[in-house]
Amino acid sequence: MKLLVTGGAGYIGSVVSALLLEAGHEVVVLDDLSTGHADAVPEGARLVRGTLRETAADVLGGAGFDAVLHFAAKSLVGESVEKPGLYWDKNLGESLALLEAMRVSGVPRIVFSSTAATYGEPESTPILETDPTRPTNPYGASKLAIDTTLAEYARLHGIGGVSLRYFNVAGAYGRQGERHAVETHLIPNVLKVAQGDGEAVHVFGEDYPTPDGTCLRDYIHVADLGRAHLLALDACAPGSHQVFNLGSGTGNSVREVIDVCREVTGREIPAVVGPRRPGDPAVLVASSEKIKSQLGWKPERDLRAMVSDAWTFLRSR
Ligand SMILES: NC(=O)c1ccc[n+]([C@@H]2O[C@H](COP(=O)([O-])OP(=O)(O)OC[C@H]3O[C@@H](n4cnc5c(N)ncnc54)[C@H](O)[C@@H]3O)[C@@H](O)[C@H]2O)c1
Ligand SMILES: O=c1ccn([C@@H]2O[C@H](COP(=O)(O)OP(=O)(O)O[C@H]3O[C@H](CO)[C@H](O)[C@H](O)[C@H]3O)[C@@H](O)[C@H]2O)c(=O)[nH]1
Repeated sequence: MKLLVTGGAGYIGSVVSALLLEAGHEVVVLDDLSTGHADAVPEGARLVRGTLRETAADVLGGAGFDAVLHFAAKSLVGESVEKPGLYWDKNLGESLALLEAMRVSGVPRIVFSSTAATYGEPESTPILETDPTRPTNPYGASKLAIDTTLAEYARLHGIGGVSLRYFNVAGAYGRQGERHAVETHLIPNVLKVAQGDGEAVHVFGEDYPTPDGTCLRDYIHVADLGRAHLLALDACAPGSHQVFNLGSGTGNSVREVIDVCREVTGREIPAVVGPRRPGDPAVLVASSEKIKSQLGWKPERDLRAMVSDAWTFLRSR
């Protein structure tokens, strides 16, 4: 297939681009390099630099694309609370420009990076796709609005859409890995301390109602997540919008993650406990039964593999 990958110079988009190329697809990356890196785009993919709003119509117009994989977004929860307008504009606004360009040029399918943040504080665990969606920040709200828009474009314009709701993505795949200038995610931050960048890991609260008092999250290896995109691409059906959670189905605490990082790196990794980070739910664990039963996906790599691959990637840089 001829595929457009928006955000393909970023962490997850670059991994998925590499997997798509390995599977024999033609890949064009559209990225404004606001948080991505030109050298993260895998060899064999063509990079077009620009925003979706300014560039998508030109890139898609008359070019015979079979599908779009849409990763481009702003995704810092804290920043979204400070600048909600920016998140509605860059996430919903730019996605609308992309969808309009798809409609006009007749691109029939889209796979979209949605998020666990669309659910907000869960009522029960593990989270099902049918559970209430009550996002607690503008990042999650803007992503949920894109899911809704995809359902409308499926119903009214026939574009087949799949929204994949990622939980906590981690690990690396070959030369593609996580290198955000502003890094909020736990595993890369712990590994930076292991590398000597920073004195200690900050544990955001240990008074949660969990076995060791720290938050439980559902970590998924970026390569397992990537494979799900190839299945989702095949599952896109004209006129339908489908939603699938993507997690490993198990919760690991912040303390457990730090312990695995210590084992993998062989470094001491000091940790200091501080206050809770506002807006963090105690437990976020996905039920991924729907994608397992309907698309035949299953995760193959555990937390240790995620940490080990992220560590190898960090040390290669
Ligand atoms: N990393 C996670 O744990 C996680 C969890 C849930 C959902 N997601 C979603 O997955 C997607 C990818 O996340 P990531 O961690 O790889 O982020 P990232 O910041 O590494 O990648 C995003 C890419 O999109 C580009 N971009 C942003 N806005 C753009 C625009 N308007 N036009 C063109 N390019 C633009 C950036 O330059 C960057 O290369 C995002 O949509 C994010 O919301 C990520
Ligand atoms: O330095 C750190 C960083 C994180 N944490 C803790 O580690 C856990 C994981 O935090 P991350 O920032 O790595 O991930 P989140 O669970 O906050 O965020 C993930 O889930 C969100 C949905 O709620 C979004 O989808 C987001 O993109 C995705 O990475 C949280 O309990 C957090 O409080 C720390 O203790 N110290």
